[in-house]
Amino acid sequence: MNIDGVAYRSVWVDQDDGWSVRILDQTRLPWTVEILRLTHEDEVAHAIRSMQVRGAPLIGAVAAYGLALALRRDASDAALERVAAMLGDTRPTAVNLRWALDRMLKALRPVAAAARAEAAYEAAGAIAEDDVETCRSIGQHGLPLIQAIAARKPGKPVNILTHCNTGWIATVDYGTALSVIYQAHDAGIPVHVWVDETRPRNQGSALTAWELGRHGVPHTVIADNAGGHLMQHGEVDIVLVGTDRVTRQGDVANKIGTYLKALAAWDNDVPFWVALPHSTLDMRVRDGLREIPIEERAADEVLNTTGRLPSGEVVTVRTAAPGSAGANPAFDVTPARLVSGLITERGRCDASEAGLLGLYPEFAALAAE
Ligand SMILES: CSC[C@@H](O)[C@@H](O)C(=O)COP(=O)(O)O
Repeated sequence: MNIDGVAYRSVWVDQDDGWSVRILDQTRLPWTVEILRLTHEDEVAHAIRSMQVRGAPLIGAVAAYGLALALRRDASDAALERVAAMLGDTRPTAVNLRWALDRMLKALRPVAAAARAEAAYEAAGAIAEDDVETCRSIGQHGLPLIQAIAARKPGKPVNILTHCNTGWIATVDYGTALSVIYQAHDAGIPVHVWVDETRPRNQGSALTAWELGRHGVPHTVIADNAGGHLMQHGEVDIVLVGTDRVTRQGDVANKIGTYLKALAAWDNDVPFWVALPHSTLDMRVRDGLREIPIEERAADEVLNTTGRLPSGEVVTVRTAAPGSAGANPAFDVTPARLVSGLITERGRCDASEAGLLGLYPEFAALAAE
């Protein structure tokens, strides 16, 4: 996607040296567009943990490149396994991280050490390309949902509520739920997006609002708690979110607060759709509530907030009462029964095992385990 007319992806190999890895530092957005150069797997691990890169598909692709960086220096079997395990431990909830590293291990274990680094860059590049094409297709398969709503209210914008950031910076390009919104906007459908602020880290107000603004998509930032009220008053036509892991029965893990939006949507008959690439499917687990590990992040993220002063200085300030403790579960699980449907690169389906197997029959054996 474009920043001020220049096409970017969220991760790429440096064209000058041909091996270091470039990312946009998302902790600096929306104030500064800063590109970081990563040269070591420890820098990649730090970038994922500190959320310089974030978003389920993107952390998988960046971790894959992290493995390639490590193998340039040591391509032994031991290094391959050790670095894959280290990168896999950086964040627990998004299954895309494990999916990407498993795919890398499968490709690289049979390769001789001398040829491994080159093969690793190729495999990481293939993961990145796969994500771009996948996310583009997700947008196409979601588009008819928006077209159908637009046809029912000619001349009026389709009001879409979204949570967290599911845009091109959360993937390698295009995004998941935002891919649908971009493609609807680009097709000339009038859309307006209610952007949940998404405390504690403000992925909505900082990242989604920035992306939508750069693309010219009309949007309004709202407090996380405003969604239910807007739905009660008919101001939301559809909720579109992404996900970090979908189980074989269609339960959806996503950014904390997603579940409350699904409950409000259910109570107000507002369709609640979830967009995901195949790399977000975890057909090995069924019950999302019991089986998906939920990341607990530092309490400081809740007790503090970060913003820019009129002077331009970006500062973090304490907003909670001095001395209070904080808790910061970073994701929640929305049960499949509250999900109207799933949008994937292969089409749309029910949030159920039958729905998923209809689109992904190759997982039938795995799902039967
Ligand atoms: C790419 S869309 C799905 C999710 O990755 C997104 O909604 C989300 O929850 C990201 O969480 P984050 O903690 O910012 O990495």
